[in-house]
Amino acid sequence: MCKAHRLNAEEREQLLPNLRAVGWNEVEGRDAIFKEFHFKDFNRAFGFMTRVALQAEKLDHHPEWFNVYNKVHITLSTHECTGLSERDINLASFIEQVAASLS
Ligand SMILES: C[C@H](O)[C@H](O)[C@H]1CNC2=NC(N)=NC(=O)C2=N1
Repeated sequence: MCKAHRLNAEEREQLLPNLRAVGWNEVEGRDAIFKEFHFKDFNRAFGFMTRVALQAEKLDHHPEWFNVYNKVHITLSTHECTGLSERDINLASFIEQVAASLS
């Protein structure tokens, strides 16, 4: 299987501002991005997680996440390259679309 490529400085400058603008932040001390989502209730939060889970399985790229009631915390990083790759950017974009459709 093709190894994920860790984003270089130029790619980061190009790709990260769009995600920062919608609330994704770089994690301190680790090459990863993080965002906290809030929904109306648990039903919406879990519906969101279900849609993201199905896509994660399809992409074979999985989030690290935490849920309590209507909150979902998500960290994205690529284990294979110990840092951010295009796979994280793609999954974050998908996550944004799902969240937008549920709020
Ligand atoms: C064996 C399997 O393909 C790998 O473990 C996949 C699964 N999901 C993954 N998810 C994430 N976030 N990073 C990976 O490197 C990764 N690798």
